[in-house]
Amino acid sequence: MATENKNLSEYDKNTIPNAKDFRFGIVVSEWNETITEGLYNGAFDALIDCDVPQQQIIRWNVPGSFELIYGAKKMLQTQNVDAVIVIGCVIQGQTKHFDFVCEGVTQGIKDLNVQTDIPVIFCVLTDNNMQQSIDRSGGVHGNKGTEAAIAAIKMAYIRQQASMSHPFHQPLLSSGALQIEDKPITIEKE
Ligand SMILES: Nc1c(NC[C@H](O)[C@H](O)[C@H](O)CO)[nH]c(=O)[nH]c1=O
Ligand SMILES: CC(=O)[C@@H](O)COP(=O)(O)O
Repeated sequence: MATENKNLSEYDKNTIPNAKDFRFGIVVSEWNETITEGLYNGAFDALIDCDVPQQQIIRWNVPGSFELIYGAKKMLQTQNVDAVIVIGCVIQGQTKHFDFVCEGVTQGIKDLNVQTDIPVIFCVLTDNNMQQSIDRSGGVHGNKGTEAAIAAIKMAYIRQQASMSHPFHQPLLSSGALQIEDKPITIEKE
């Protein structure tokens, strides 16, 4: 399903886990700042709407999307967060640089998800032109920042539940001292 057939800002709060105790890091690229600020606002507003206290949202800025990798790595290494959202906007120029930046950021963020225990959510627009970016950062197609915030909450919840199911916690679970929410984890299919 292409974005044009789905509004990125739509979400059902009934399907979203309780996020009030989660802490989120958001790393924002300064390239195409008007777009990335729109994406950040979408993400921030969605987290607040899902009862995340403002003081549990940490924002860092980096120069460009390629620096999102290092920024996210240092964020999750040094800050007590349950998920990190990286926000960028890469727009095709006259050269192949677009391809290398997009591929580099994609692989770098993928590597962080594989190599670390903290989910890193990919909120990087890779567009052919500015209009496509405008349309996806609060325009006609909604806001990819909103989508990223909801993904961050869901992945933080999966991490929390998975860690509670770890054998380390079995004595607490069997004794009843630790409860795992019986709310099913819903994996939305496209
Ligand atoms: N052209 C875009 C860039 N380019 C800059 C790189 O991301 C990076 O900052 C530079 O190569 C130094 O390492 N970045 C974007 O986020 N968006 C672009 O459209
Ligand atoms: C994605 C980029 O780095 C690109 O926008 C830079 O523009 P150009 O390819 O014209 O140098």
